[in-house]
Amino acid sequence: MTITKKKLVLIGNGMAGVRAVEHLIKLSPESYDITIFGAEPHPNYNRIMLSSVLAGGADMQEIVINDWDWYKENNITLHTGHKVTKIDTENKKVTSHLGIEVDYDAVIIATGSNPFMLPLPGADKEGVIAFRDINDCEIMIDASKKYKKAVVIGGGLLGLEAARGLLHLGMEVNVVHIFNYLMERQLDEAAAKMLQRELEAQGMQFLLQKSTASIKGKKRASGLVFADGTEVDGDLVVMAVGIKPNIELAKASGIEVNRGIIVDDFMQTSVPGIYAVGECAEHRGIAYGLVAPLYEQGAVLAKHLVGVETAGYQGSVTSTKLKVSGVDVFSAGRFDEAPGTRSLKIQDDMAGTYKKIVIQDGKLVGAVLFGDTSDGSELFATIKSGESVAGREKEILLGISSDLLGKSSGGNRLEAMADDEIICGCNGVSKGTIADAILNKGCNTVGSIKACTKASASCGGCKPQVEGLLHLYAGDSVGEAVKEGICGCTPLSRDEIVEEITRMRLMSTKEVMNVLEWHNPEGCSKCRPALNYYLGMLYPEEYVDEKESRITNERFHANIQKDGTYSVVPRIYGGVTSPADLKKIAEVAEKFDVPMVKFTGGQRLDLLGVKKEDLPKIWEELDMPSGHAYGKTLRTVKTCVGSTFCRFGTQDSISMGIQMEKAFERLNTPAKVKLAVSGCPRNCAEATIKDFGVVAIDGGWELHVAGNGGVKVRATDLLCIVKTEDEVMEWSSAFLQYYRENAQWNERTSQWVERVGLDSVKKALEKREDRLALKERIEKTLSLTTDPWKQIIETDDLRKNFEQLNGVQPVQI
Ligand SMILES: Cc1cc2nc3c(=O)[nH]c(=O)nc-3n(C[C@H](O)[C@H](O)[C@H](O)COP(=O)(O)OP(=O)(O)OC[C@H]3O[C@@H](n4cnc5c(N)ncnc54)[C@H](O)[C@@H]3O)c2cc1C
Ligand SMILES: NC(=O)c1ccc[n+]([C@@H]2O[C@H](COP(=O)([O-])OP(=O)(O)OC[C@H]3O[C@@H](n4cnc5c(N)ncnc54)[C@H](O)[C@@H]3O)[C@@H](O)[C@H]2O)c1
Ligand code: SF4
Ligand code: FES
Repeated sequence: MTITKKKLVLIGNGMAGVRAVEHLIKLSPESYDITIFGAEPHPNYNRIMLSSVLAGGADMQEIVINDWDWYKENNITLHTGHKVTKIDTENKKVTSHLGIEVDYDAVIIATGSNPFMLPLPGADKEGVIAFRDINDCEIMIDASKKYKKAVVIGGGLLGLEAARGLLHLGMEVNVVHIFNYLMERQLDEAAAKMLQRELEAQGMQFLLQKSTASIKGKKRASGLVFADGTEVDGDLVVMAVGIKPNIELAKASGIEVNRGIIVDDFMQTSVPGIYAVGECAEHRGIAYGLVAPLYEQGAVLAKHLVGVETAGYQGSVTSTKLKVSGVDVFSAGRFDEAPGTRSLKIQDDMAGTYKKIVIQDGKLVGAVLFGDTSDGSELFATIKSGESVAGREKEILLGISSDLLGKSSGGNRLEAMADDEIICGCNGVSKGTIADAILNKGCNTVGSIKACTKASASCGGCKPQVEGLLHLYAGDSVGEAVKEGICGCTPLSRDEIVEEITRMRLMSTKEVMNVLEWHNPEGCSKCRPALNYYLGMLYPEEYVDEKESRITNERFHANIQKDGTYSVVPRIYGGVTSPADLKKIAEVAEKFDVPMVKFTGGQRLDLLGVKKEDLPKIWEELDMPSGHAYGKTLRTVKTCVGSTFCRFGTQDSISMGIQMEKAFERLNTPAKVKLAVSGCPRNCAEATIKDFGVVAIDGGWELHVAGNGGVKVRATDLLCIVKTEDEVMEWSSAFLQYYRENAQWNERTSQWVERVGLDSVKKALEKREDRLALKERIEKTLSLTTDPWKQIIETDDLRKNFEQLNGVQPVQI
């Protein structure tokens, strides 16, 4: 007898909802046919980590929690970019704004929150944004490239994390706060003042007790005007003044709402079969704005939906940690000194630390830490346990951290903890899961535990406890464990891996992972492409490139744009084109309705907004080589006009550049590589911010290396001066091959040279015989490359494969 599965619809592809679905699948994978609608165009990602993306601590790829494959593997129908506009509770159907209609037996509403936007005159101007999603993050990164001054309204957790990110992006940042001290919802005045001093030392500026009256500027914001008549300038205004639960859909569907969607202990709304979790839900009068309680809600809901007994959700005590590097701030529970409470504090202005605990009825009910937050998770656990601390208050104030790490003779709380107690609130990881990773899965570093369980992957607040568990279960082998591998799947470094691959002649990524005992047998998005690169670099002739181990753009041979379309950049050697090629590009753009044709910074033409299915046809009609604008390869060789036309030119920069581009095109490199050639020291091709820059001087060429014009601008170092074009080719070949053979995957030349030192690179290249040997190796590799577009068009199987790939949703972020 076939059992018909019930239909579950999740509205909101965010952290809380998907987490509930993850639990549900683990408990009973066969119970429901699941459909998920997400208004954002991305798979489920870690919103928390947007602060780290902005501050340069993570990239967009790293913040994906469940990639597209996860949905497929779990037979989940996913509609991204679809906002649900209606729940027909009578006929049990939901409808998206793009007209998709799905029947349901149960619905989970997990629509999160909307940022609160102050209704100020001028709030609709360009440059006024919130900080909530990937799009906001991208707007900030873009703005930082064009504008200098930013103003953040709101000195809470979000505002300060946004401000730190903007500082990192090189902007001047003023934080406007309405209260007389920062983070008043999490800190007392003493801790807040210490925090302010620390942030000021990092370059942040504060305008406290300021009420914004309007946003000035014409079309774009140019600053704020305050109620007291004063003003501040800023071309970017970020509002971070709190959030409001997103209840519109529930309200319009006749579900009972207050501030949030009202739910009972099983996350059930007022309408049978409809549940709510996450920031949109209001439980016992509270709508939470942090992940830990939302994950607890998700676990309860999953159990309830599959009929596993649960006591229901009882509400949560929350803790927060500001994610600003160089500043340690922690707050938990009721930190204010309300009537009936007593507080104990220690403040050390020399050391810059502050600790306060709040006691009520003999129990710890709140804590604030500044400067040293290593006791945070232990204090939080004590608050949550509700245990009596009578008589131990001073001990807790003074010396709790040694107990935490299991180093003292006193009682070890970690040891006593139950296996199902949560250690990492951000990711809902229990003590038992971490213990299992250490004892049974060979994890012996915090990094490998992070990769295996996700514990400590977000705010990092639980790291001391994870370390404590490592000490507890891994004992003596932890000393060894301090060394971090290339990713959490292995404790081995890049050099050790390359050495072992060579020594044992390992020939595939699978073999490397097996023989070198990867913790995670499938590898991860960091190690798989890295191994693929190292193997290709070591065995250019024998190794067959593993397409599936490549990053998405490289698999599609085109850059994926934010709306899911692609960009096509044909190669234009040295930036020199012809009327015939220009006509061809124009005709193709017209024929395929390409919405935008744009000059790139690398002197070529970019066809933007190309549909996936048109890619092979466009490549075919263009009949030009791929510009490799998408890969970890040689990108462009930018040239100036040079001696052919320019009256200052001392050498023919164009032909030198074309010669280099023709020599190195299609070269796989650890990270993207950009070259430039200028015809005289005026350096119009900006060669001194390139990975390899050539600048003509009287009677020769200066060769510059390791420049970068991206987020972290770095001027090149002078490698040497040579006389002839042949010498330019010899040195550039040797430098690029030496970089290929020695850098870590995804390490730009600028980072690599900073790490290993210019002198070591110069030394490796100083002998001609070594340079010629490197040149021979790079030429061998280059002789084996083919143009990927041509290869796909001309090989039926590849074209077919490619067309099948078209059905696969790529990771867009
Ligand atoms: C920059 C930043 C840093 C943060 N840092 C921390 C931190 O360090 N620690 C912490 O605990 N919390 C942090 N938070 C808060 C945390 O991210 C949120 O509490 C959490 O993401 C809420 O999860 P959720 O699933 O309820 O909502 P969301 O993650 O917002 O997901 C809701 C999703 O539903 C979609 N949606 C809405 N309406 C519809 C509709 N009608 N149809 C389809 N889809 C819809 C939305 O587009 C969204 O993608 C941070 C938040 C931000 C913005
Ligand atoms: N590290 C973390 O845990 C973290 C980081 C970022 C965001 N979050 C969460 O995201 C949500 C949003 O964060 P948030 O900081 O926007 O919310 P919040 O409510 O915690 O703080 C908003 C701050 O803005 C101030 N404010 C209000 N009106 C103002 C005005 N007109 N001018 C100047 N200041 C004003 C308030 O005094 C308050 O301190 C919260 O739920 C927060 O917990 C958490
Ligand atoms: S770098 Fe020198 S040669 Fe090249 S365009 Fe500028 S001025 Fe002319
Ligand atoms: S508690 Fe935030 S990462 Fe673990």
